[in-house]
Amino acid sequence: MLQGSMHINSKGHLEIGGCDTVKLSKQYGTPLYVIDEEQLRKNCRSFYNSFKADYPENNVIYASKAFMTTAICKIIEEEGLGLDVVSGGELYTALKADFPVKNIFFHGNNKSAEELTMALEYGIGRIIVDNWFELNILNELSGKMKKKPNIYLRISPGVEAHTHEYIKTGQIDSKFGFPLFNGDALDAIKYALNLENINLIGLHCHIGSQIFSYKSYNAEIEIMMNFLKTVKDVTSWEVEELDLGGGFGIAYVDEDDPQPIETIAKEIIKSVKEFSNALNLRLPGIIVEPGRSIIGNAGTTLYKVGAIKNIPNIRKYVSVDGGMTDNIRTALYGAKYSAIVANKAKKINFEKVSIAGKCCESGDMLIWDIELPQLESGDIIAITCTGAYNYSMASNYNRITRPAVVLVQNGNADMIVARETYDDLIKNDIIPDRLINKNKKHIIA
Ligand SMILES: Cc1ncc(COP(=O)(O)O)c(C=O)c1O
Ligand SMILES: N[C@@H](CCCC[NH3+])C(=O)O
Repeated sequence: MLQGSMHINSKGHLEIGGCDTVKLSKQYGTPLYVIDEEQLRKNCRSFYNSFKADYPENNVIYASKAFMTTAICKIIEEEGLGLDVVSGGELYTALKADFPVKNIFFHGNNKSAEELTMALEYGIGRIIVDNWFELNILNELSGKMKKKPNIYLRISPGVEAHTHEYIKTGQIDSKFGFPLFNGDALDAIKYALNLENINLIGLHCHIGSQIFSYKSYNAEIEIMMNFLKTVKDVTSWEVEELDLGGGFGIAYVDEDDPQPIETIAKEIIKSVKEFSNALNLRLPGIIVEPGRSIIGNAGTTLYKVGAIKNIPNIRKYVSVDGGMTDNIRTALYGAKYSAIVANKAKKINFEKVSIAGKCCESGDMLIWDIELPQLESGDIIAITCTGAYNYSMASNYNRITRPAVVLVQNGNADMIVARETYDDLIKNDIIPDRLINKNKKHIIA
């Protein structure tokens, strides 16, 4: 499945952003994450324009957990999006990239006092308070630091969405947010409105990820808007901002058929307006937090084929030089991916193979059962749609180094993350003195 700026050049090689991926693999080595800048910016603009049309405030917040580096923060800023962070590390990355602090939203179900202090110190835009514990320590810390942060409360609305389906009440059993069903959410709002050192301006909810249809969002909106009515009746308080979270799905394989963001946005905006009118509520600013749908289809991973094992009538395993360390989604969620043989992008001779990783783990698979042109050792496989939750979920299992990341556009490639080295792997290791034999020579200097 060709994505974004991909095309097949006269050599029959896959090109992304005007760069020959076979050349990229030689220049930067494999595995290699390739980010198509044009596609990334296009995705940002689709969201920006879809939601900007109706509301003046900065309201599309990129969920940086999907993929974050300092260079990506720069692009997100240039495209006018805000940034959602969920840890001190993500916040630090944003700050190091000089991301406008007012457009940073801080999520997470167990933010530490240190992380909250950091958020207060830099005056970030919104803190999304997840639970009673956080509400109390944030109020206390804000008082001590003489700050008054703008906050949302995260509500657990009782809707869980899986791609195009949703289940009401399915997510009551969740570690995130104040539950609606038992009155906790309403109690938390009453309590927060009386706290001196915080400024409650909105509510947040998030119903899942890889959602294909606006219908799931409509279920979320219906519940939240009815809740806003109850809140207004009981407290007279009305939200200024309603954050509906992220979760917008993308097509990893041909069968995936998500609705375009323009359609989903139109429906979301329409639905919030209709409920506001019908329930006589102030129209809230709508915030969304897309992650996967901003970066997912802008990413491709290049791998080199090594060992090939054919088990006649059973399966042909084609092993590549990466695996679950750079893409854990197949092993973790049974995720499905498409692939193109970068150096034989035009060839036919298709056969069914399974793409395996190099970790010492049978579940270390990237793609089960895919038809690809006949593969030989040395071929370059491009797995598409790896921009989201690949690099950000990468690990050093088996002490495998994390790949480099290059950003491509108009025939240029810029490295935005260097490949890890073996020295990176041991840089935090410490051998206690008592284990060092001073008379023994080092094998590696
Ligand atoms: C609170 C919150 N916001 C936004 C996102 C981004 O989700 P996605 O990448 O599916 O758009 C997530 C992840 O599911 C999330 O937990
Ligand atoms: N990490 C998940 C999605 C979780 C999103 C964060 N709440 C994925 O790879 O699909």
